[in-house]
Amino acid sequence: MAKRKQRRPPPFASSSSSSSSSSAAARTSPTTLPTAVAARRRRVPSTSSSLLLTTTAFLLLSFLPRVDGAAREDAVRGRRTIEIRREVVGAASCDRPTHEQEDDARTSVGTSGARDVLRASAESRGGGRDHVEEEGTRPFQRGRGKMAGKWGIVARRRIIHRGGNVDDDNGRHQLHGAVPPKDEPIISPSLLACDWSDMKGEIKKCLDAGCPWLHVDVFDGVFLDSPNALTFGPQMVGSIRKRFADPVLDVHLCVDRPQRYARPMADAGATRIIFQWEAMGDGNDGGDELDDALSSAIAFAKDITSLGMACGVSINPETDVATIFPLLDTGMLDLVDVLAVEPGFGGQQFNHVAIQKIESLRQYRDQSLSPRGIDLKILVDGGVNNSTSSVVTDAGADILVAGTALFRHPRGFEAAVKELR
Ligand SMILES: O=C(CO)[C@@H](O)[C@H](O)COP(=O)(O)O
Repeated sequence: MAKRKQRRPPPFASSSSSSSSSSAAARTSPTTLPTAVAARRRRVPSTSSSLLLTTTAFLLLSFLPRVDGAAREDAVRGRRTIEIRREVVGAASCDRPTHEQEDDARTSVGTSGARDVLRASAESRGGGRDHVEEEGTRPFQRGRGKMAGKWGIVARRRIIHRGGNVDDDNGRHQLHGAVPPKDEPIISPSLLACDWSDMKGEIKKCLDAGCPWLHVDVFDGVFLDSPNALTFGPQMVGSIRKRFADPVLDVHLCVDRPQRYARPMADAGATRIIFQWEAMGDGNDGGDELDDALSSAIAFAKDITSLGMACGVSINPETDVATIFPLLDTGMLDLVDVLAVEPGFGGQQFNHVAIQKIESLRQYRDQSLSPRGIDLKILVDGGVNNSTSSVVTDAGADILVAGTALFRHPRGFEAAVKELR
């Protein structure tokens, strides 16, 4: 392996630390953070003078014991709780920091050790969402004592808990902190249709236009059997989550062996997995096959929810909606994705067979699920534009997934959102 050159990074300005601090700022807007955290962010040092270096190292050293496992900040925004806990999870001493040592320190920031703590915390709070982020590694030089002049590296992570299970005024659940607009469908942009070379800019567009739910189509080129139906994986979801802490990330899995993706997607920061009913087996044929598909779907839903994600199911246009009613009866799913196109590509014609399915689902929810306390959202996906949106909302859809109609609108994204609403 090629040996990398040693270097002496200026304090708080190594490539990893500087990108980490700027990305942290981009990830979470100050308006959504407790004021103390936002204020601390603004105090990041910007000069590398040796005086400042020594002072900063001194401050960091005296700060460390208090930060380690102890710094917590809680805030209540409306009826949504946000807790941010910072932990120092790795530290190393060295003559001069190297890339390798920083990598070692960074490795210990991983999510693995934090998972059990997070789950327990989520359960004790009645749901919600925990999210672990690497805050970065920072080289620093010790300024006093026996170790004066020696370099060290410290790695930190942030654990963000967002409270869930909070009812809004309509008595509807606010899932994972996202606030559904009252009396209006939620518009969830499908990133399939955006400019992939500018993912950050495109997502910013969505958030600026008041669309905090994002639909991420995960196609592996195998399940949908086309080399062109190949999209994003956990790395993409993780990169989005690192930049944007707030949006709901709905991951629609149209892949072979979808069960393999649950943990990587949870670690990447997905909010919800929407799996494809047809990937569970040949349930439409009834009999044993239906039982097998149902057992696989229930086991998968259990996995997904025990990883702290919400769970939804998607059905193809040819699938009879009644086949999934026993799955909805379990109460583990909070969303059904009614596909109005064959999955795989954007820009297809809306298939009106979806309307009758939305109506059946609404009826089943009102008559059978809601009386048992089971909350369910109905999402329609594919071919949604300004002429089909009112038809699907009249039929009872709560969430509209739209790609082409939003990202390719001649008058821009914001105008497109207004049209759909
Ligand atoms: O999964 C799919 C299509 O396979 C959808 O999520 C589409 O991405 C919706 O795109 P438009 O039909 O709105 O272009």
